[in-house]
Amino acid sequence: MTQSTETPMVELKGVKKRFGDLEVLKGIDLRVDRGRIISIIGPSGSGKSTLLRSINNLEVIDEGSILLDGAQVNRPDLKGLAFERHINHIRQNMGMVFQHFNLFPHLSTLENVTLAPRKLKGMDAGSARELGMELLERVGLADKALSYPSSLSGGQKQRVAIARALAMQPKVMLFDEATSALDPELVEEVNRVMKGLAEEHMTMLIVTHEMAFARDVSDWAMFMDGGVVVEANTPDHLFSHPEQERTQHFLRKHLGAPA
Ligand SMILES: Nc1ncnc2c1ncn2[C@@H]1O[C@H](COP(=O)(O)OP(=O)(O)OP(=O)(O)O)[C@@H](O)[C@H]1O
Repeated sequence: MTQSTETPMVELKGVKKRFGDLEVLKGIDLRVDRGRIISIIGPSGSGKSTLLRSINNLEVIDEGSILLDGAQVNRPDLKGLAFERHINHIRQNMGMVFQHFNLFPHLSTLENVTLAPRKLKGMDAGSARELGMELLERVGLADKALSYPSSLSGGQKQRVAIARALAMQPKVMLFDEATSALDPELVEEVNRVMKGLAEEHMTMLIVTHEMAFARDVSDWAMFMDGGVVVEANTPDHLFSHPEQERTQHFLRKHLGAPA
């Protein structure tokens, strides 16, 4: 990918993370420019979720650095309240969508979406409602504003989760297997919302097992295995001409023979 000279939206340099004896990330370098969409693919256990969780500081890395729009995310120098404040600030700029939607069951759809802007940004009720309705409209669920999560399908819940993440007006969206827990017929409605964000040039990092979607939506695809980036290229190139045996094997298994 041609690199611009502007500050990358997300940048990782030599990121390492271990859990006990297991080194899960073995020195990851990654640069994501503003408005780019990166798909992260790879076998189970290769470290994809750990990578995304580290970017959002849900995991504390052991070595290296992570920058969001030029600001250091990992801050081992900060402790206690100063660290909490820093993390809150970082998380306001990064929306994360998980495999399991984690909506609050006792709040309506609209309240789920408006909770963070009200609590964390101190937005008044009227403005939060306006923003919430705009976002629910965007994910095609304005008519469900007053419904509770228990009455929604999995695909609808995930669309609410996306609206909720967007409510903080983040600079980056991180998707960790957002469609893996959904019945196949519900995947497309969530993919459509993600494609809509891509068209609006939202910067996105997408961990997915859906190769066709990755090929379709992303500017750049990286194949991880064993805690390292084995290959990274444009999806057209990576999916059609994988050069590494490990990538080829994985893609053969998931896509059939390379195109
Ligand atoms: N909190 C944790 N404590 C201990 N080990 C962990 C923890 N989180 C992840 N791991 C281990 O780290 C490795 C990488 O896990 P990770 O979830 O990042 O992989 P993944 O590529 O996202 O896999 P999948 O596609 O199955 O979600 C796995 O061996 C996993 O068991």
